Amino acid sequence: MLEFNDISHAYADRTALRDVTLRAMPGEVTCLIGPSGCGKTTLLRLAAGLLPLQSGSVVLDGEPLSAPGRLVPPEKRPVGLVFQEGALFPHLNVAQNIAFGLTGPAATRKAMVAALLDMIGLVGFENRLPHTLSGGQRQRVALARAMAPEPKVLLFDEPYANLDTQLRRDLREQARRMIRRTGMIGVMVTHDPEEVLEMADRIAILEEGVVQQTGTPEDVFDNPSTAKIAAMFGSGQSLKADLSGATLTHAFGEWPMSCLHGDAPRMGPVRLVIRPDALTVKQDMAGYPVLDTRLGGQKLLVHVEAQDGQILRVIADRSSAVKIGDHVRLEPLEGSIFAYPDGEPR
Ligand SMILES: Nc1ncnc2c1ncn2[C@@H]1O[C@H](COP(=O)(O)OP(=O)(O)OP(=O)(O)O)[C@@H](O)[C@H]1O
Repeated sequence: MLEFNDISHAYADRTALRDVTLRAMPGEVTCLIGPSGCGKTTLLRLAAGLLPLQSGSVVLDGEPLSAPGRLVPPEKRPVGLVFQEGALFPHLNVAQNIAFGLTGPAATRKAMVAALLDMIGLVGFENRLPHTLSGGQRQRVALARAMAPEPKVLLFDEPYANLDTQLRRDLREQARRMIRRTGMIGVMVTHDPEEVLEMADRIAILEEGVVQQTGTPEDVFDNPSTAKIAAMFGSGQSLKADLSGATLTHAFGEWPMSCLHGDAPRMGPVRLVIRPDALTVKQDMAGYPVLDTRLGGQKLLVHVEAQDGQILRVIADRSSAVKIGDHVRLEPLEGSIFAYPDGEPR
């Protein structure tokens, strides 16, 4: 297990992390997600030993890796790193790049390189130099190189940001399988919620250096603890409303309180977070105009505008035949809308 205990970190006068405590388990991928500048990379660099620790500790399987005044140097840590650029040695071929961190007899090293080439689907590419590979191939070699010394911990910093969707998906699945099979501890930094849902066994959401929520993808998706987190996953849309009696009043009319997920907030102004699949669309001449419709696989994504100009995106069946210019009423599904006390920024 990799433990981050009470970690705080500041650059000059700027606090990057504040009392961060997290656990990452073997055979799992723990994803750190949050907006730009929230401290994700700083946490990864502390785990890698690329930054001296100021306060708290990083502990691997009970052994401290970093504590104030104590730093196991990066090369002595059983930690592999995969970064966005891949950063291969340009003058070494694929096999030499993968073998770079390996020690032991030549035959063992050769067998390890062959197994990793097979894993990343690049058998036959051993003698190619990095500049003759595509971006995705380079990234796969970088993954193999990081895994070759069989580190206990594998750290990923937005490794797939530059790749196309299909390749990204393949590489994520490959990395997940390897981590599960070998029992490595995977920690991945990203700001892409979709990537998190595809990759993570456990999620930690950071905001301004503070952990806002941790949990499985299901915990975070089903019970987001703040409006921002609710909006981050599942394309949530924010709408101000007023809760009085058993009714929510807002720019798209009135909904019964039974549409709310979990405990209702106090009466008065609330912030709703609405996912496109939480509403149904009903044709209604007295309703709200449809501004646009987009095809989303088997479904239709319908953009509906309120009188004040706010727009909600709603998923409808294609058979509903909703089209631009129609007027519709939006009806929420029971227990599907998140509500938070208003006052939190959008
Ligand atoms: N070497 C540095 N010197 C001064 N400030 C830094 C340094 N590195 C990072 N910071 C600041 O610390 C904060 C956290 O940075 P960090 O790189 O950890 O964020 P991040 O969540 O990884 O961001 P991004 O998603 O944009 O990569 C930011 O405000 C950043 O400007």
